[in-house]
Amino acid sequence: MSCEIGETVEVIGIEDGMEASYFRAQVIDRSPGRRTVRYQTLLADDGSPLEEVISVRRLRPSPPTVVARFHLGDMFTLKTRHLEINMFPIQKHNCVFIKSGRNWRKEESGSISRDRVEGIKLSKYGDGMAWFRGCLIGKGCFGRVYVANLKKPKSRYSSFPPILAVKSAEVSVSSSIQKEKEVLNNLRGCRNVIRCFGEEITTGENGKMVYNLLLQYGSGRTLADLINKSGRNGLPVEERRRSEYELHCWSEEEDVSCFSVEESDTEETGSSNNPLKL
Ligand SMILES: Nc1ncnc2c1ncn2[C@@H]1O[C@H](COP(=O)(O)OP(=O)(O)OP(=O)(O)O)[C@@H](O)[C@H]1O
Repeated sequence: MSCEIGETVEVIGIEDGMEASYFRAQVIDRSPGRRTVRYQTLLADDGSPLEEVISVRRLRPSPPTVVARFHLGDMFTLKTRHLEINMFPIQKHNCVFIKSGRNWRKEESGSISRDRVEGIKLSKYGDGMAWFRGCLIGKGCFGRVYVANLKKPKSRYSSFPPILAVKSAEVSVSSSIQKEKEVLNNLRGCRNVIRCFGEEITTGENGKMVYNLLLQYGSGRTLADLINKSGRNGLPVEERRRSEYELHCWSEEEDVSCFSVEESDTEETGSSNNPLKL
């Protein structure tokens, strides 16, 4: 592809958490094998559109303008090289949330998330100063957990990773997750415990104040998920030892008998260095 100056292209992200995400940009300069691009949706630290010099290998042509008109409730399938997703627009909005593996990313497009209910809940608790609230990933007894993407994922001054998990509850019922923050702060530095990046108050759609706990996104899934997935034999031995160790970090008294499977030479599956959400 030639990528002439003035052409609109899409640039694939390569940083952690941005892989396989494409960002629309305009070519503003060219040199052999490289192009200077100005992004349409990524901002530099001073708020101006981010400009970057990149290899032409990270570029692809911008998709043609969609001529079909989608109406609220219409189902359509979005296909890319790596995934295929059923989506339907739920409101007139210029963002779309695309699920890639377990992560969601937000893109300009004219429609929104595959799941109506999750999509509607997006706005309920509001966005943070530095992050957009994404889709609901889980509910506990004390709050709802959302994936969140940074507004300026390329900022060198950000103290957050590009993707966060944000646990939220209205301030009036947030004492438990505020307590959780204290516990996580005390455990700061433990390699296998989800990191807490702080707290933030946002304003919900009805003006209610919402307390948010900013957490490391646990791509390792929950222990319950791993146990269910491992079937009759329970967790593989190595995974079990790791989990027992992590649980004992929380409480020496904790009953970890659910992991007491017979030692076996079952091949290790699903083991990862990703932190587990306990
Ligand atoms: N940091 C995280 N990263 C990824 N997913 C998370 C994270 N925290 C929570 N989740 C998801 O959200 C769900 C709800 O989490 P939450 O911590 O609110 O409750 P819980 O631990 O499941 O139960 P409880 O309310 O009893 O503590 C989890 O089951 C998990 O699927």
